[in-house]
Amino acid sequence: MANGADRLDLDGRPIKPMTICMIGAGGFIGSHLCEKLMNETPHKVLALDVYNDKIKHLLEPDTSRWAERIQFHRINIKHDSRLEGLVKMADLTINLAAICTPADYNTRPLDTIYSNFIDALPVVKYCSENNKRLIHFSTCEVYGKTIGSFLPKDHPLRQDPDFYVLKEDTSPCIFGSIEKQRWSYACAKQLIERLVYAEGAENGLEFTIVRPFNWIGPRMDFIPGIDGPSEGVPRVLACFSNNLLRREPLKLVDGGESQRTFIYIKDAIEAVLLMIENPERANGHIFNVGNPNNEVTVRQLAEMMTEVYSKVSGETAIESPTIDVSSKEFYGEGYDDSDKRIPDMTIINRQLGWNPKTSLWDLLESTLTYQHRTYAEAVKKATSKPVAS
Ligand SMILES: NC(=O)c1ccc[n+]([C@@H]2O[C@H](COP(=O)([O-])OP(=O)(O)OC[C@H]3O[C@@H](n4cnc5c(N)ncnc54)[C@H](O)[C@@H]3O)[C@@H](O)[C@H]2O)c1
Ligand SMILES: O=C(O)[C@H]1O[C@H](OP(=O)(O)OP(=O)(O)OC[C@H]2O[C@@H](n3ccc(=O)[nH]c3=O)[C@H](O)[C@@H]2O)[C@H](O)[C@@H](O)[C@@H]1O
Repeated sequence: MANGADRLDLDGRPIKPMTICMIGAGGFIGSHLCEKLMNETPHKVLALDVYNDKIKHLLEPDTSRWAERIQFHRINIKHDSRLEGLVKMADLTINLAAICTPADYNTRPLDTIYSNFIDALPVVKYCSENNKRLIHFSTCEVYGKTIGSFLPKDHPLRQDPDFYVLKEDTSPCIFGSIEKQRWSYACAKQLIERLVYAEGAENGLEFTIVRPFNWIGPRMDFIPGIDGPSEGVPRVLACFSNNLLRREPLKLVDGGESQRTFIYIKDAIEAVLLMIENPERANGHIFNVGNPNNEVTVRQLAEMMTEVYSKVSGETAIESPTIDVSSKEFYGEGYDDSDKRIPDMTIINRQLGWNPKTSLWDLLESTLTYQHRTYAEAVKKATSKPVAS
C-alpha cells in the first residue's frame, strides 16, 4: 500500500501516518497486525519480540515493499534498557507480550504472573511518563466464570442473558480459589488493567484496553514436535489441529462441556486497526472483541473441526474421533475453567461501528486448509521415522 493520503478516520478526518512500537509483534496476533499495517496503511512498526519466525516474510529486505516501514528489535522486555527509547520514538505503543497458554497458568504460575503483570509495568510507566498512547492487550478471562454458573444446573435464570453475557462496564470478575492456579493469568491481567485505568484517571494516560475472546486462525501457537516442543500444550485450536494431523482422537477435557465463542483473527484485526486509527473514539475504553454468533461447546468444536478437516484434507475421519480426559490428567493440579464466554458488543459497536463477519465453519475451513498445507508433510515425515532401538 500506498502513501495513505486518502485514508480517512471514522469522523472523516485524514489519518496521519504514525510510528507504532509493537511489543510481542512476533506472536500470533502481532504477526497478523503487522501484516495488516504493512498491506493497508502507511504506518511504521517497531516490532519487538524475542522471536520473529511468524513475521519473517515481512522482514526480508529484498522481497518486501515495506522494508522501510518495519524494523525488528530482538528484545526481551524483562531486561532491556532499549525499551524506553523505543517507546519514546513511537506515537503509540501496543503491548501484546505475555505468557497466554492455559497449560502454563497452573504449572508455571510465577512466570505467568511476572509476564502478565510485572513485565508489563515498565511499559505502562514509560507510556505515562512520556505522554504516549497505549493499547494494552488484556483478555476475556478477566471475567472468569459467569454468575449463572453458580446457579443449580436446571435453574431458569441460567437462560437469562443478564446471568451470562459479559459486559465491560458492569460484569464482575469471578475467579476460583487461590489453589486453583489457573486464575493466576486472569488475576495478573486484571491488576494490570486496573493499573492502566488508574494511570488514565490520575495521570492522564491515553489508553485502550482490548479483551480478546478466543481469536483463532493461521499461525496460532505451534504444532507439538514440529515447530514447538513435543511435550508442549498449546491452545485448543492447535491441540485439535495436531490431533487431526496425526490421526489421533481429539481430547475433550472434562467432557468438553465448556462453551466458547471463536472469532476469526482477520475480523478481530479490523477492530484493532479501528482503535489504532480512531484515538478519540478508542481512548479511555475497554473493548470486548469477539463474535457472539460463533458459540459452541468444546465438544461441538471438536466435531466441526473433524468434519472440516476431512473436507480440506480429503482424508476420512478416524473411527473414534474424540476421547474424554480429566483436566487433572491433561493440565495437572490447579486447573479450572471458564464455563461460558459471550461478549457484549454494545461499547465497540457504539464507539467504532465494528462487527465480526466470519462464521465458525468458514473460519475453520480457511484455518484448517492452512494447517494442512503447512504441516501435513512434516507430520507425516516425523511419524514415519523409525524409532531408534
Ligand atoms: N489469541 C487470543 O485469542 C487471545 C485471547 C485473549 C488474550 N490475548 C492476549 O493477546 C496478547 C497476544 O496473544 P497471542 O495470541 O498473539 O500470543 P502469542 O504467544 O502468540 O504472542 C505473544 C508474543 O509475545 C512475545 N513475548 C512474550 N514475553 C516477551 C518478553 N518478555 N519480551 C518480548 N516479547 C515477549 C512472545 O515471544 C510472543 O511472540 C497476549 O497478551 C494475550 O494475553 C490473546
Ligand atoms: O483465547 C482467549 O480468549 C483466552 O482464552 C484462552 O483460554 P481458553 O479458551 O480456556 O484456552 P484454550 O486452550 O483455547 O481452551 C479452550 C477450551 O478447550 C479445552 N481443551 C483444550 C485443549 C484440548 O486439547 N482439549 C480441550 O478440551 C479447554 O479445557 C478449554 O475448556 C487463553 O487463556 C488465552 O489465550 C486467552 O486469554
